[in-house]
Amino acid sequence: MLQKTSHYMRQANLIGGKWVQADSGVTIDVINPANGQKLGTVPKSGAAETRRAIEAADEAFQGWRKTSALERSKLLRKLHDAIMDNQDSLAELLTMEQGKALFEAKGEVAISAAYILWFAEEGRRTYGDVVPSPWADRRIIVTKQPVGVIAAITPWNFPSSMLARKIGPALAAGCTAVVKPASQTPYSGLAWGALCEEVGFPEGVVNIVTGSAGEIGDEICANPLVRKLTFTGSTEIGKILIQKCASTVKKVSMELGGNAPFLVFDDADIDRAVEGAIIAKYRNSGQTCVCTNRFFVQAGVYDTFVEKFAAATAKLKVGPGLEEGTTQGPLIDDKAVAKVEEFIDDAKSHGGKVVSGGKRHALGGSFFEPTVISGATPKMRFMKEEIFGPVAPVFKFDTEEEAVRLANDTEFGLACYFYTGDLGRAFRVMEGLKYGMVGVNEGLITTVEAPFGGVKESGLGKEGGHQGIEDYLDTKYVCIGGLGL
Ligand SMILES: NC(=O)C1=CN([C@@H]2O[C@H](COP(=O)(O)OP(=O)(O)OC[C@H]3O[C@@H](n4cnc5c(N)ncnc54)[C@H](O)[C@@H]3O)[C@@H](O)[C@H]2O)C=CC1
Ligand SMILES: O=C(O)[C@H](O)CS(=O)(=O)O
Repeated sequence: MLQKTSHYMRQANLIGGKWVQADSGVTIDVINPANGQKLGTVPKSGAAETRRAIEAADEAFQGWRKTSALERSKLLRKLHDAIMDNQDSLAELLTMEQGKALFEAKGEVAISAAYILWFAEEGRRTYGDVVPSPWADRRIIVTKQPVGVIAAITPWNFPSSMLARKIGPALAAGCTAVVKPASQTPYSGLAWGALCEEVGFPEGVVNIVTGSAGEIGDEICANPLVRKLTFTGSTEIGKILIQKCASTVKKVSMELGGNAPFLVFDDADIDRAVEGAIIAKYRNSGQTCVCTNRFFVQAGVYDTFVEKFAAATAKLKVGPGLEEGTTQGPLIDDKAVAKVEEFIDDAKSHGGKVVSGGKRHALGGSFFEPTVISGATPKMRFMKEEIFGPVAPVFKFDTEEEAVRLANDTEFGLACYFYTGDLGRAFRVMEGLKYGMVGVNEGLITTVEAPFGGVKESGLGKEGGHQGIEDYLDTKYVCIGGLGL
């Protein structure tokens, strides 16, 4: 059981300002991936609880929509301050349920607060238009209004920051929310409910339900009171949700899977490229949607890059996230470990060579050695499938055209990275890569000021940046006559 973090740990759902259990009384165990121990439980809620949460959000929306942007901004600023005042305990809670190294969890809590602060201000700039009327006796204005009740479904890999970049713009725009966190990592999301309650958000503005993903999701998609669904998770589930939202024509924003390429050209700064490769590959033990999935290195620097990258990989420290010095926490569960082993076996069967790591860590459980594989070929599963684990296949290429073609050979289009010292090449490659986000000589590019999101089957819409609030607003055209002008 958590000690320091118990103040914001909630083993209940938040519906209409009340902390409640599931109607059935059934609960789900929450497991610490570092040691397999039970941290606690959360309710196994379903359709009925979700319906009540949506109705509570709709009732709250009637008042919340009438607050001023400044009032909402002040409350969001208080939420930001409360998060930062409790950064350490919220980070511990996050590491205990998700496994990531504590320094990464602290960083996730910090960027979560930063998203809230960003949208506290963006909500005051949802400008409309006054349009020159074609009629002398009428006036035209265009206004932005909150879409209403939104639903947010979040993944286990970033249980705090994925929620922040959804409810931040939603609340700032004047919407109310029903949140379903991932069952593996519910406590970070539920803690947000406790924080919102503490800083004074009205009852029902934020509602959080945990439990049967399918039942909760079906109610969210079918209920006409929900006007927008924002989802972060796999492309497979995203496609199902898009289809189900069609029945009530909801707005949808989707942050889905990735298959990030990382290109290193002969003219790159190799040491800088290796530094970028480490963070782009092994952040959250490779469990991020923007982690590099495929390294493509030009022939002239291939051996040097592989040698340096493998040496840097071997220095990473695998261990429990709360342990001092840990850089690589455990994978989320045994299923994730088994999938990583399948990828490595497939690579070996196609002639790949393990040059660092390659097997379960001596710590056991879901700890895995960060792994570099040379001699990667397009026949390997890495080419098309998202690894979502600490495995780095390194492919070789000869020409710039070949590198861009290989990088684009995927149905995904979330993030990509490349290293070069040539400015012309930088523009040619940046413009040729079919991705929503590009890191040029950088391996970590996520920030609240920039629009995060993918193209193709990596998703729809943007989160963060000034673009991130648009999806929570309806544009209304008003024509005013009878003015006696
Ligand atoms: N583009 C992005 O920002 C991100 C993408 N992902 C992708 O998601 C995958 C791993 O994350 P997971 O959480 O395992 O993905 P997942 O898609 O299995 O689950 C994501 C969320 O959806 C919920 N869910 C699952 N089935 C559902 C259904 N039928 N109806 C409603 N909700 C449902 C889960 O409970 C969880 O809360 C990877 O493919 C990864 O790339 C994960 C995080 C961020
Ligand atoms: O869920 C994810 O993988 C995040 O979107 C990655 S990031 O926002 O922390 O870069």
